[in-house]
Amino acid sequence: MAKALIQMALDSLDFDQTLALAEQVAPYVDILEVGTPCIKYNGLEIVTALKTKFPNNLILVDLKTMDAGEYEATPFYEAGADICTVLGVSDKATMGGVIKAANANNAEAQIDLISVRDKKAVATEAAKNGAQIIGVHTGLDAQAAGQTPFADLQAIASLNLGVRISVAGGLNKDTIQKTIQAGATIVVVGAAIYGAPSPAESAKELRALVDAA
Ligand SMILES: O=C([C@H](O)CO)[C@H](O)[C@H](O)COP(=O)(O)O
Repeated sequence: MAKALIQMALDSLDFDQTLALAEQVAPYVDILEVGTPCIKYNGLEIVTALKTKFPNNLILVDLKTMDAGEYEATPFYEAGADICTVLGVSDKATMGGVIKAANANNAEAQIDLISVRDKKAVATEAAKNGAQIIGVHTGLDAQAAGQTPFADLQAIASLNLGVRISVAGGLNKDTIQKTIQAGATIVVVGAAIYGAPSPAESAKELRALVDAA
């Protein structure tokens, strides 16, 4: 089985701080995620900057697209995004548009199941329509209300859809291995790295845990 990938969520609004944090963690993570607040604040320029400075990392742009999928995602793929996200609550045509844009740029589309009611149905349909990654995601607001992504992960993993499963939602050193063992092939970490006294040390520790899982 291929090793799981680690994705670091860069959720700062500040352009320079985002690049500085990426510099610290890039050696230990596979994917650098431009988080939704960050991409809304900084736009295409930060994608270009990250792609140029970190050619050995994949770049995920967490667009959380809700409409005009192909139109919205295309410039981000053209700027160097390897993966863009589109909301699973969006229209089938919107998800299809992002998948089309991904394929046109030799890249990938991730369907984010945040706030989707029937997660199994949406994930099944998305995989059938060519999405490469399904994102099981407990957002920051839902985390604050005490929710976790683990039950949803179990439900999606049980479908054996043959696509990669990304999991986000407050993962840390105590939960990352069990997340992989439950079926995640991409583990997303934000606060547990950027909120640590040393983000580089935290990322290094998580890398070791993921490699040993
Ligand atoms: O995607 C995220 C959130 O919805 C804000 O856009 C976070 O980046 C994601 O949840 C990972 O961060 P942590 O939950 O802090 O690990």
